[in-house]
Amino acid sequence: MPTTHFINGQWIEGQGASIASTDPAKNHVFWQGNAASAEQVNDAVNAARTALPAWSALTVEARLAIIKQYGELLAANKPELAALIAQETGKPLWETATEVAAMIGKIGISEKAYFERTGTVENAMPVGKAFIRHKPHGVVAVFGPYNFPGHLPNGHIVPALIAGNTIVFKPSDLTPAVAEAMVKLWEQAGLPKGVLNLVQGEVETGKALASHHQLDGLFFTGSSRTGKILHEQFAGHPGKILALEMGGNNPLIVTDVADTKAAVHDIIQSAFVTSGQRCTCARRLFIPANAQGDALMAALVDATKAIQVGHYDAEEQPFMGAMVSAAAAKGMVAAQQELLDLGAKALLTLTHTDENTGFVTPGILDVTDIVDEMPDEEHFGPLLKVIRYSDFDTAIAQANNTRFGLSAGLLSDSEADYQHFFQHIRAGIVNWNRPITGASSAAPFGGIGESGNHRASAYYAADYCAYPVASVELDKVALPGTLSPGLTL
Ligand SMILES: NC(=O)c1ccc[n+]([C@@H]2O[C@H](COP(=O)([O-])OP(=O)(O)OC[C@H]3O[C@@H](n4cnc5c(N)ncnc54)[C@H](O)[C@@H]3O)[C@@H](O)[C@H]2O)c1
Ligand SMILES: O=CCC[C@H](NC(=O)CCC(=O)O)C(=O)O
Repeated sequence: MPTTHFINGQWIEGQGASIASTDPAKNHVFWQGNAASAEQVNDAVNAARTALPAWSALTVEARLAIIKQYGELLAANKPELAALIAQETGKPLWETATEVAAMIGKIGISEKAYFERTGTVENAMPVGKAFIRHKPHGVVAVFGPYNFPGHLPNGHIVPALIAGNTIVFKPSDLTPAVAEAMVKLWEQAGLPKGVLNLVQGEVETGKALASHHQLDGLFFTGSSRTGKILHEQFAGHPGKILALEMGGNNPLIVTDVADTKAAVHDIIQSAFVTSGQRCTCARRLFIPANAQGDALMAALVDATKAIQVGHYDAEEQPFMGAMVSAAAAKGMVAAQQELLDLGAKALLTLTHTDENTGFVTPGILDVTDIVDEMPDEEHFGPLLKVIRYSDFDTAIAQANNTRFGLSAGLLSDSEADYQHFFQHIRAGIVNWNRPITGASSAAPFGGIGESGNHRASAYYAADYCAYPVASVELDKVALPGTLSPGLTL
């Protein structure tokens, strides 16, 4: 039986249900194992607890030495890791190479963020000195999604380790092989036993970990549905830190643009990159109901029809690979049908081209007539909903008519339009004349509403990985110059 869990520095077999990973482009199982049982999850949390005092007592420089070694190993193994991410997610190799590059880049960025946001500050006082220092929370769980199985968990793990926390990592059950490869690199980098533990499995494993009473925190990237369950589970535990990065129903508004081709580029890059499986992808596109809007729509449909969809390892690389699974592709077809039944008009039909794989072609629906009845759901795939509008403020109001608030964008040659948009739009990422995907790790990353809980990740992940301690200090006990009234000593 394969040893797929890493607990207290040992690779061990799972004692739970059998699990597998399927290549969604080639439809074959290439990784198998058994889920971690609740008892094994408990062992992983205990291992992280035991490892905590020594790991957190190291100097940050000593922790960084190991973390940088992991960065070196990522760089040395970049082609292999990019190939594995492609095989497990269906994403083309050109894209998975950028994912590994982002993982490497995360280390320097997290180091800078640690010192800048959670470093030590010293201030002179009339008596003694005042200090602001930071301490790690303790044992934290990291939950990852499938769409960036390396980069997004890495974005919690790296800053959490720099700050001195120990970790139990539960990856998406759709991407166990990438998680295993990542943890093997951490092991090779010399991370002490118990500092990073890996438990694989489906929802039952996730539940056993999230409900473990010995956790000091949980850093989650995934769907809003799961994030809400975790939020309810953490209710009544104010001392535990919960960072939630969730989905979006992201709007992109176009006003007046001269360069139609550039606008089409930014729309496609926003809506269809990663086969629409990015939390920041544009889901709703607002286009003026005028002749310029008609021309833009025609160009968009033509360019979308021409998007190359293909195998992740094809010599001539496609723009879109397969979706993560045949089930995810079927889900997109069902979501499209639901909208068509409500009265949406298909401008380009999303098609599941092979029911045994995750391959779909991108789709565009005109939902102008059903804009008020549309479900406020994140359709996590390459399906763009277009709303034709006649008034900018109405478009902004409709764009804000969502329970989410992750990313939003404006394509417009008018700076005044952008200032108005920025003032009124509600989202954690607001872009102008740039795609709304491709957020920088050097900036805070997170959303409002049901997209997150105001604990932005990326550059601000440092903030949720450590708590501040305020101290006033004097090196000897000494009487103050003036005693409080009524005191005689
Ligand atoms: N905001 C962001 O930074 C961001 C980034 C990437 C993906 N996402 C979102 O993630 C979603 C896609 O990823 P996904 O489908 O893997 O998410 P998901 O919510 O299905 O799974 C995320 C993790 O939670 C675990 N899990 C699921 N149910 C659980 C439960 N009841 N208790 C405990 N753990 C549980 C899963 O096994 C997995 O490890 C999309 O909604 C996307 O928008 C958000
Ligand atoms: O799918 C969700 C992530 C999308 C991605 N965002 C980031 O990579 C944020 C930066 C970071 O976490 O370092 C995107 O915007 O494309």
